[in-house]
Amino acid sequence: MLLSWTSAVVRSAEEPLLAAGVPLMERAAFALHGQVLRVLRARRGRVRGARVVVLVGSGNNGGDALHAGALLARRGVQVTAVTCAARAHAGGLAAARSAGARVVSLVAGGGDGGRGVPTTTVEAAAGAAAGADVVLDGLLGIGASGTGARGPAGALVEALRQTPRSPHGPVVVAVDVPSGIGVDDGTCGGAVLPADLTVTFGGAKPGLLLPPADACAGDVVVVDIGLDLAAARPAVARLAPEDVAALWPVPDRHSHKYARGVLGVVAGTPRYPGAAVLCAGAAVLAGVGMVRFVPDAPTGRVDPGDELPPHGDGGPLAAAVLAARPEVVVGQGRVQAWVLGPGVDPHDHARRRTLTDALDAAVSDGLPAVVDAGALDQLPPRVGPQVVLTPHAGELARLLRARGEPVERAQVEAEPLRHARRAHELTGATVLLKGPTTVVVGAGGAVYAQADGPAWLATAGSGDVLAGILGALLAGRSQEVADDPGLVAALAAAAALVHGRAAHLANPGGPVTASAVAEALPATVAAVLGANGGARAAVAERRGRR
Ligand SMILES: NC(=O)C1=CN([C@@H]2O[C@H](COP(=O)(O)OP(=O)(O)OC[C@H]3O[C@@H](n4cnc5c(N)ncnc54)[C@H](O)[C@@H]3O)[C@@H](O)[C@H]2O)[C@@H](O)CC1
Ligand SMILES: Nc1ncnc2c1ncn2[C@@H]1O[C@H](COP(=O)(O)OP(=O)(O)O)[C@@H](O)[C@H]1O
Ligand SMILES: [K+]
Repeated sequence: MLLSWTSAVVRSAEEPLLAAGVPLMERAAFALHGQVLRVLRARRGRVRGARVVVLVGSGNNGGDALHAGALLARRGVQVTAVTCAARAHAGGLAAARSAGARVVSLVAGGGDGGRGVPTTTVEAAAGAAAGADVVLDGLLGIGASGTGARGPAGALVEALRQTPRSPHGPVVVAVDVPSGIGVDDGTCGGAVLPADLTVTFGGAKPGLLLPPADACAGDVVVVDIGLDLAAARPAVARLAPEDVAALWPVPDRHSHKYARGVLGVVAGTPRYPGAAVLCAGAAVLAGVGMVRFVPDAPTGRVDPGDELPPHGDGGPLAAAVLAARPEVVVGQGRVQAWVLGPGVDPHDHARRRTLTDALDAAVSDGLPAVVDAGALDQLPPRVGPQVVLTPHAGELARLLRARGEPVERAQVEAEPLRHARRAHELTGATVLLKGPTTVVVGAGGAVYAQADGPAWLATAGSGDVLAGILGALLAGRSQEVADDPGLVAALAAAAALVHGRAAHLANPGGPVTASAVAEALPATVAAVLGANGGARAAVAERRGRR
C-alpha cells in the first residue's frame, strides 16, 4: 500500500529532527542523486559526461536539487543549475559551485544575493534542458502556494511544456513533487512540469496519488529520510495487489455458495440488455457464490429466508443474461448485497419500480449495495456507508446538483477528491468516483486513489463490469462490512484495482472490450491472490481441513 501525508503533517514530522540537527536535506539530496545515477545508467550506460539541468526555485526544494546536483557533478556529470528566483538556497548554491556545476539565473543578479550569477533567458534555459539527459525539477516542493509555478519559474515551465517530447528528450525527475501541483489536493491548475519520475522524501504526498495531478508524477519513489510518520494519519492511500489479496474473500473447504455470498442484481432494461449481461457476468467471474438476477415482476418484497423458485419467464432481459451466463439464477430471494442501476433506463417504469423496491429493501435491511448509473437518481437523501455510489464525473455533478450544489462535470474533473468528499458528506454513502484514476471516499475519512487500468478501459460497458466486481466483493464480505462499514471503501478500491488489472491482462497494450475485461477476471483474481494470496489460500484450505 502506498500511503501519503499532507504537507502540514510532513512538516511537523520534520520539525523535531531539524531542531535536533538531523541533516534531512543532505539525506534527501543523497537519495535523489542516487535515483538520478540510476536513470543515467539506464539511459546511457555511463554517468561521466552525462548532462543534467537542475531547475532551482527559491526554497528548500531548490536546496535539495542543488545538493543533488553537487553530488552528481562530483561523479563527472556536467551540471547546469538554473536559478529561477531572486534567491536560492545558499548552502546548496555553494555546494553546487564548489563541485564544478555551472550556475546561471533567469533573474538579473538572482539566486545569489546579487553576487553576479550570469543571467540567461527562458529560451536558452529551455534549450539547455531539452538537450540534457536529465532535468531535475527543484522549483517548488511542499511550500508551494496555489497551483502552478509563477514568475520566471512559471515562464520556464511553460517553455518546457511547449518543447515537443521525444524518446530522446530528457528524463524529467521531480524533486519531492512535480513543481506546482496542489500538493495536498491533487489539483493541477497552472504551470506544472510533468515528470517521468518523482523522488519524494519521507512519505508520498496526496497530490502524487490524486487525480488530475498524479498524471504528472510518473513513477513515484519514496525515499526514507528518517521521518516518523507511522503514528500520523495518512491522507490518501493506494492499494497494491497484496493488499487486495488480504481483502478478497477466499473460500475454504466448509464454504458453500450461500456462505460465499449471494448478490442481487437489478441491471439493464430491454433496451439496454448488455449492462445486465456484463454486470451479472462480471460478478460470476469475480467469484461470487451466486448471482440472483431480478427481472420485473409484481412479486413485491420477499421475506428474508424465502427461497423462491426462479421465475420461469424473466422476460428477454433475463433470457439474455442466462444465454451469456447460465450460472445466474433468475428471480427474487435472499441476498447479502445488491448491485442496482447499471443500464437501467429511468424512463422504463417497470424497471424503475423494481429498482426502487430493491433499493428500499437494501437500505432498510442495511445491506451493502452498489448504486450505479440509473439508480443514482433514486438514492434516498441519507444512507449509510455500506451503500457505494459509483458515478463518473458527469453523474457525480448531476447528483450534487440534485442536492443544491451548482457543479459542472469539468469542475468534478478538476477536483475529483473535493467533489467525491462532498457527495459522501451529503449522502452518507461511500463514493467511488470513476475516471482515469478512481477516487474512493468512505466512512471515517478513508480516501483511496487507484490508477490501475489502461486508458483502453474507457469503453462502453466497463463501468457495468466494475459494478459487478464490487458487488461480488461486498456479497462475499457482507458480514465484515456489517461489523465495520469503514471496510467498504477499501473493498471499493480493491474492486477498482482488479478491474484495471483485468483490462491490462485482457489485451496487454491494446484495445479491450468490457466483455474481455470480465472474461479476464478469474485469471486476474488468481494473479492478485498470488501476490500473497497463495499463502492465504493455503491457510484457508488448512483451516478448512480442521
Ligand atoms: N526543511 C528541510 O530541511 C527539508 C525540506 N525538504 C525539501 O524542502 C521542500 C519544502 O521547502 P520550502 O518550504 O522551502 O518550500 P519550496 O521549496 O516548496 O518553495 C517555497 C518558496 O517558493 C516560492 N513560491 C511559493 N509558491 C510559488 C509559486 N506558485 N510560484 C513560484 N514561486 C512560489 C515562495 O517564495 C516560497 O517561499 C520540500 O518539498 C523538500 O523538497 C527536504 O529536503 C527534507 C528536509
Ligand atoms: N482514461 C482512462 N484510463 C483508465 N480508466 C478509465 C479511463 N476513463 C475511464 N476509465 C474507467 O473506465 C470505466 C468507465 O465506466 P463508465 O463511465 O461507467 O462506463 P459505462 O457506463 O460505459 O460502463 C470506469 O471504471 C473508469 O474508471
Ligand atoms: K519539485
